[in-house]
Amino acid sequence: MTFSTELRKEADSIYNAIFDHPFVRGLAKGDIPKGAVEHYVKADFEYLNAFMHMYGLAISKSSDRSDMDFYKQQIDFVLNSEIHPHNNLCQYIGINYDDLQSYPLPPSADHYIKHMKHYGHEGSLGEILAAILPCPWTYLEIGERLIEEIGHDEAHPFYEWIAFYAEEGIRETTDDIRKRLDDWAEGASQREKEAMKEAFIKSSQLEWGFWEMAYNEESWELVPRQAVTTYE
Ligand SMILES: Cc1ncc(CN)c(N)n1
Repeated sequence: MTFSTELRKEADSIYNAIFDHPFVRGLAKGDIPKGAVEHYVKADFEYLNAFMHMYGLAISKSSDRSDMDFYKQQIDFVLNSEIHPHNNLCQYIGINYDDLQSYPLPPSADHYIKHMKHYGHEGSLGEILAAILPCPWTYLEIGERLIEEIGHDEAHPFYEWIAFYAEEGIRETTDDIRKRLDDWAEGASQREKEAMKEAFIKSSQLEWGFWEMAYNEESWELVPRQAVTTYE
């Protein structure tokens, strides 16, 4: 079994929790509270900026030009293509995409990007690959499942979003990052493999946390504690 297959198996319960998450189920049903969608787009715009920084950090740790070219192409993809699913969500809520940019990240999303950047600055290229892989992999699997569920129904309000992530290009990117991770793991020590596994599992969990953050419209505002029941 390849290292990435082993990691995916280990994270299976987290992936299943993502597929069952009410935001993801809402994408399938074509019905999500609009505030949650707005919250998602605001945070995801910033998340994808951080994700491009991760590719930049991967370039800084690469010595092979074809590797540098791969990460450069991924930046280009996020900049110029991954705006389409955001535009689909903006159409659904009737808000201009430009009005949802440059907002501070809510706590869970902030934690996710800082978790990735920790590996970006302190980790090896293998740890960077492990930390970024759940991003394309979870969305690919969501896309593939949802397109099966809704079929090629272009009238579905989230058809563009779903079709985008179910596309062959997303599988190619995921497989490419998996291959790079598997190659790296072959020469890695047990200790480094443990660090890669931790990076992957935590990123998978933080993917779930991102959906939860959006659905609950999580913010930094302090919520007063509920009155505590006292017993005599
Ligand atoms: C949080 C998150 N994770 C993954 C993806 C898919 N690139 C995304 N847009 N946002």
